Amino acid sequence: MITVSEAKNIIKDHVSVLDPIRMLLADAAGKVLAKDVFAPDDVPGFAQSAMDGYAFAYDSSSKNQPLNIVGELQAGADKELHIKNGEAARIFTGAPLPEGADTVVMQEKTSVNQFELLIEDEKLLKGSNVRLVGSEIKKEH
Ligand SMILES: Nc1nc2c(c(=O)[nH]1)N[C@H]1C(S)=C(S)[C@@H](COP(=O)(O)OP(=O)(O)OC[C@H]3O[C@@H](n4cnc5c(N)ncnc54)[C@H](O)[C@@H]3O)O[C@H]1N2
Ligand code: MOO
Repeated sequence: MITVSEAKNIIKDHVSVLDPIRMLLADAAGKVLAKDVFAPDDVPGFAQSAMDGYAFAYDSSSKNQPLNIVGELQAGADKELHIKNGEAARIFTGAPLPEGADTVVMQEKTSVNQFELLIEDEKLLKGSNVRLVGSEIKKEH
């Protein structure tokens, strides 16, 4: 009986790495990449909301304390908005996260009274519902 690492070493000693070859993607099934593939740009190119809801700074909120809704960001918005402690912004899926915010709560898990937002999501973590720059596809840096 030999150990797994001994077996791995025997395999390693009996195979050699092939030289890389160029081929069409359509013919590459079953092959292994010679090196990592990177995109020309990060996707998404900016931090954006993955949900319709409200963006805010996680550390500035306490669960039972209402936040002031100070603005709105729709997908495609280029409006500069800065969220301060105790504030939140209405946000829609794909819209850029406002400056100062790091978390989005889904609208289903809130209640809103005029411009006051109450978060009703016990399981919400810092960074929830946010797609960070390059989180889907990464640019080579
Ligand atoms: N609070 C929540 N936010 C989000 C949820 C959720 O459950 N709660 N789900 C997320 C998921 S999952 C997805 S996916 C997205 C969906 O939002 P989208 O804005 O991407 O999609 P829609 O609201 O359906 O809007 C699509 C829009 O496009 C129109 N349409 C459809 N086909 C065409 C076409 N060929 N040409 C032009 N326009 C087209 C369609 O009529 C709609 O108006 O939400 C997350 N957020
Ligand atoms: O409904 Mo959506 O699950 O991201 O496509």
